[in-house]
Amino acid sequence: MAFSDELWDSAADVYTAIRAHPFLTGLTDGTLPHAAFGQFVVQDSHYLRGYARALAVLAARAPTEDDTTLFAQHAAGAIAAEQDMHAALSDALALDTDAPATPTTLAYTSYLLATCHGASFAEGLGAVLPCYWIYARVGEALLGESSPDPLYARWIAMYGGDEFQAVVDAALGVMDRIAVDLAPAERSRVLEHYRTTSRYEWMFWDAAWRRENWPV
Ligand SMILES: Cc1ncc(CO)c(N)n1
Ligand SMILES: Cc1ncsc1CCO
Repeated sequence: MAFSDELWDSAADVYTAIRAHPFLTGLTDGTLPHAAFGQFVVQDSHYLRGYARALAVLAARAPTEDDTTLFAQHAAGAIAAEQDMHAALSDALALDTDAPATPTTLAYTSYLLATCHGASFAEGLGAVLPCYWIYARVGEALLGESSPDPLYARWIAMYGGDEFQAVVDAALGVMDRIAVDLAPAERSRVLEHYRTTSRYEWMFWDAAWRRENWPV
């Protein structure tokens, strides 16, 4: 069994919870309030900037030239995704673009950056993988259902397409290649980071759904 299969299975319960979340069922049936989606878009701009930095750190720490190129390209891709999302959705949604990162966004990006800077390359990769992989799987699943709301259909198309699937496969390929050399203790830490950020993926949708804000 490839290590990536083990990773997927280790957080399959989290993925199931994500698919059942009212934010996602609301995207496909069109009942998600635009205010919740708008908050998600603003928070995702903050998120993608942090995520891009985390990928750039991984690029700097990567074991091979090809891996450095790959993660540097993905870092640039995350910035481009943030700008494309803004261009596609900002006119139609009254976005509060001055809103700061909420507690969940800050916690998730801080965790990614701390792990990519402070732990091993493999552990950092374990932490960033759910972002790629859960969005690709969610995008693929939602593409089949689409949405009666054209804004939501547009968002679904960004992540459900073959282009994003190829990006995800490239990152998983790096993980499977380096996993064969990992000692058991490091493998366990990779699995732990992967499960933690999978949980943050659920929390990220839930935070927009709850219209999370700083309590004081
Ligand atoms: C929170 C989050 N996770 C993953 C992705 C995929 O890029 C995203 N845009 N936002
Ligand atoms: C948007 C995004 N999410 C994970 S990687 C990436 C950039 C792909 O080029």
